[in-house]
Amino acid sequence: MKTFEQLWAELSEKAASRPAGSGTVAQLDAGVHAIGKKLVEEAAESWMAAEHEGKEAAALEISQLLYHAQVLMLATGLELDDVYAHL
Ligand SMILES: N=c1c2ncn([C@@H]3O[C@H](COP(=O)(O)OP(=O)(O)OP(=O)(O)O)[C@@H](O)[C@H]3O)c2ncn1[C@@H]1O[C@H](COP(=O)(O)O)[C@@H](O)[C@H]1O
Repeated sequence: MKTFEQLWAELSEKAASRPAGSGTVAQLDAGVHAIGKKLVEEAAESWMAAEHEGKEAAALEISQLLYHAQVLMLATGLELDDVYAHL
């Protein structure tokens, strides 16, 4: 288990060091358009899981939504505080 901030630290480090086999690095190389499509896909899956599949499935899909939101932030050059400033 990890928090949003712990995942951010992990993904930021991966984006900087670019280890072989990292799905995050592959996503970043695919670019903002591909990452955006994945984010929308995970949003739809979160909605469907919440409406039809129950809490456990919804939690899984929402975790993937948060992951892809962080990848989009990295691809855009945003920091956590840039987003937190709007909360
Ligand atoms: N939390 C996640 C995470 N959530 C979702 N995903 C990715 O999002 C995909 C969502 O899968 P779907 O269920 O939509 O299945 P899918 O459409 O068949 O997936 P793809 O074919 O598109 O990969 C997963 O296959 C992962 O590629 C994640 N990938 C990585 N992490 C964490 O990110 C960290 C860094 O990961 P790496 O960069 O891969 O080392 C690790 O701590 C991981 O646990």
